Amino acid sequence: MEPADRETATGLPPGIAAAREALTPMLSQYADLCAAHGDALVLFQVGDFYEAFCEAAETVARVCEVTLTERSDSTGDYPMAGIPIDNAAPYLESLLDAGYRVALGDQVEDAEQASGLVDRAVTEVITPGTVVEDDLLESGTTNYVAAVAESDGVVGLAAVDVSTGECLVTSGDADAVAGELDRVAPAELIAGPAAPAFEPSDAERGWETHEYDADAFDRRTATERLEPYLPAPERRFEADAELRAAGAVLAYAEYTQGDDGPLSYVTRIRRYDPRDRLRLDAAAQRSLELFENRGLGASDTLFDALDETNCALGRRCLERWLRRPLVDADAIRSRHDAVGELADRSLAREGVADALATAYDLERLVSRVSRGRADARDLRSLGRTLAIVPELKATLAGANGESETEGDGDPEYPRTDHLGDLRDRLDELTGVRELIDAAVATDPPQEITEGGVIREGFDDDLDDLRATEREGRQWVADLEASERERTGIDSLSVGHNQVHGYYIEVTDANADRVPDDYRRRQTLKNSERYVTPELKEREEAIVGAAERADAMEYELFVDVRERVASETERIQALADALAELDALASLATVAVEHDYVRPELRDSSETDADAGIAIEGGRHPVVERTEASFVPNDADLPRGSVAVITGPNMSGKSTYMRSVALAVVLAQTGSFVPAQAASLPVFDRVFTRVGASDDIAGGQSTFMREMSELTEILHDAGPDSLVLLDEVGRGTATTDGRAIARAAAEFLHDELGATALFATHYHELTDLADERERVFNLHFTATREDGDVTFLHRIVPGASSSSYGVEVAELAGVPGPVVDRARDLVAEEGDRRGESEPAETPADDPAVEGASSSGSSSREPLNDGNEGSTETEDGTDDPEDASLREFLAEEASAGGGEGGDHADGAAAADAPPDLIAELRSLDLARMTPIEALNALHDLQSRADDDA
Ligand SMILES: Nc1ncnc2c1ncn2[C@@H]1O[C@H](COP(=O)(O)OP(=O)(O)OP(=O)(O)O)[C@@H](O)[C@H]1O
Repeated sequence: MEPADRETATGLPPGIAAAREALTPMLSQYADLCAAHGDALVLFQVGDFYEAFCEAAETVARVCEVTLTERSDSTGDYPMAGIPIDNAAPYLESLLDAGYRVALGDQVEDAEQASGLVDRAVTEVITPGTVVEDDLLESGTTNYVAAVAESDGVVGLAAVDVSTGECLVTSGDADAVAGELDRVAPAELIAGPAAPAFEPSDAERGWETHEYDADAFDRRTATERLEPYLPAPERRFEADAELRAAGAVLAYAEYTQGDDGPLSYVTRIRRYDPRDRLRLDAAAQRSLELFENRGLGASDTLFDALDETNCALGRRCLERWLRRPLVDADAIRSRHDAVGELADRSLAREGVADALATAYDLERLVSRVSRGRADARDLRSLGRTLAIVPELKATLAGANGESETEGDGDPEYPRTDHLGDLRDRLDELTGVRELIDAAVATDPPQEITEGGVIREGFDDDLDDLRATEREGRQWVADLEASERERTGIDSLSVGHNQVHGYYIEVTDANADRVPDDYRRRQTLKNSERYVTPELKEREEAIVGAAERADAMEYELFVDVRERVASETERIQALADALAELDALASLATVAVEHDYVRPELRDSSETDADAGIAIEGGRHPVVERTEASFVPNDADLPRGSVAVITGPNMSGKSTYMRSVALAVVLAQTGSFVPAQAASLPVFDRVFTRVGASDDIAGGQSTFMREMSELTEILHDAGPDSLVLLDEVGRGTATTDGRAIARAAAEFLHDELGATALFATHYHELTDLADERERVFNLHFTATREDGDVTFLHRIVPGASSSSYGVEVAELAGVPGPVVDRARDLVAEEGDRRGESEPAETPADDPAVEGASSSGSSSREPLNDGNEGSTETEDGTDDPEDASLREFLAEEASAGGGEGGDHADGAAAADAPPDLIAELRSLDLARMTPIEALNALHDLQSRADDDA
């Protein structure tokens, strides 16, 4: 959108400003609302439409694709465009998408009752972060507006979801808050005067930022703003910056809800410390594909894999949990207990799922009730949701056939404290449910002003009025028969129309038989319409009763709504409990359906070598669902160890590393993990750095970005961190990249003591295992059968060959002379570096007995290869291992290390010098197999041509 466009469409349109003195009262009212909402495009209610005028109208017409018309009055002609109020959502969405904030200038008094100009006021400013309309919100998602403020060197962050009333407050240094912002992922950010600028920019991270009234961030103003929400606010926050951010975000939220005072449904202002949760910043969320899949076109994420929730409440809760996994071991175990119980009790799990599938979004409903926006259908939905609570409690207590009672009759279920507490928190809110049941009609209309919303029997006066109305209508219905009888006119009929009300119609042929008390009301072509004094009287009684009943219903409804609103906090607490139950049931369902195991949790206080990661048969929760034969792998990583992982492209390095990190994230979320067995420490942070080219899908493929992420890791990682480094240094020249990768690995090991997985194509890094106590090598390899290359996807101990690229090229069918020459070149390169030890070839890959392949029982840290035996010695009968052994043996005889006997060496030596020079210049470490293959193919064709 052009900035100029934004300026003329928001606030007071210039065309209106120019005519301001002469405007009619109505346009003058429009101008006032525009002037008071300088940052928004004002939509002005005129009857059934929201209208905009002049430049604002042009924008509305263009963005919403509606016709631009004109309003002409005695003061001039004004361009005008309108959208129907009944179906405003898609148009409002277009305006929001185009970057506008929209202020709704509604008629706030009944047009029929108004004497003169109808009063209008802005009842809501719709912004990306403060939308409350269901039509504009995705179901089951959170939608936050956040504010950041800085004070005394501390950055405060507050975020509120105006549709549910949830409010979060925290603080930290700029980096910590930037990380938190990534987790909160607000739709909109408002910044105070001293707020820090974040890198990367907010626009890149996907939210809109704008500066907001500096006064709202002032300490005193913020304190006053917060007082209705929580007593003594200045004592409730850890930092001044938190108070300022919280005050400002609520000021903004109130402003967008029509500036009508405190938002009574914001009852849960939760202060938290980022350190109380597993920290996952944007890079980690992205590369672990928790909520977004970076693969083009793919949509599978960890969240998708875990989401078996049955209602919007549970979905939001699961998302919150996954964005902020726990770090408290007892809290994590408690969730595992509950998931375990639900996983064991299939009847209870299914019962819970069935009941929750009928639950409405209680959080959004109650906030609408409390804002006075809920209609009768909303209250019915609320009532229906409350009705499932007794059923859920019974289900948890094992009522559907699984219940057994012990000696004194105490129910055996739930077995775990966690589910027991949850069941106790399921507040039946009987009073509210009975009130809604008794008061609100079963199938009410959407409008609440036109009757039909209050149930018969709820209010005697209303019932009397409705009875009067009914009797009157019945009398009219009977009138036709009685009048026919009285007059003897068989064709006499009784009817009703909007203009004349009830009438008796008699054809002209019978005009002479019309009784004296008939008064003529309307003459038609072949008939006359009459009324009688009694009919008139009855009509007035009917209309009067109906109008009074409608008005009374409205009043009764508003009163019921307010009574429900007075229980907002209890309903929100119930919503929380339902949400948690749904999220737990979802985790249990996934655990059962996908064969996850409960992880054993090691306390962070344990510092012995055992307190590391020990996973048996671990799988990647997303890849295993798409890969027909996923190969499980073990992971044994003592705390503070660095695993250097080598292997060809596409062999499974990234998938393996992510599986390990995802197991940690899942476990700390409260989920079981995809493995045969898992024992895990509690981490406080997970860092990831993936290779530059892997980030292209995210549009962030600069070496600079790679280095700044690495910087963050090397600054912040510690003994309780899990670090994933995938091909660090690949974004620059080989020598520099290799140096950076090695230095980073050394620093992680020596200085930081972090547990790290380090995938690399820089084979030299495997030497670190000789030099560092807690560095060890793992690798992936491939096998071939009848010339077909197969990646085993199985991790094995030791380092892989630096010549794997060439091996893969050979296995892929590149002709012998070229492959052998390439192998020579690699060996020469090794000579030059003085590193062409036999250990570099696959044949010398080490293994430790009972190595880390699936099903292994060994939990020893894996040694570096130099003193290890080969895989041929591991003594297993695993056929895959056997084929691996064959492959390795074959490679050994073909590639043989320094001075190896190359059958086709002569042919390669005969190659023209320019081809050799070109071959030499290939940067194998930075090439993909396809690139290598193409280059080799090219060289080969030219060699053939030369021959
Ligand atoms: N354990 C496994 N079982 C079955 N298939 C797997 C396994 N691990 C990975 N794969 C498959 O292999 C493909 C490549 O895996 P991955 O991206 O992890 O390889 P990589 O070694 O990291 O490759 P590169 O070095 O090119 O980044 C995956 O897309 C997946 O389909």
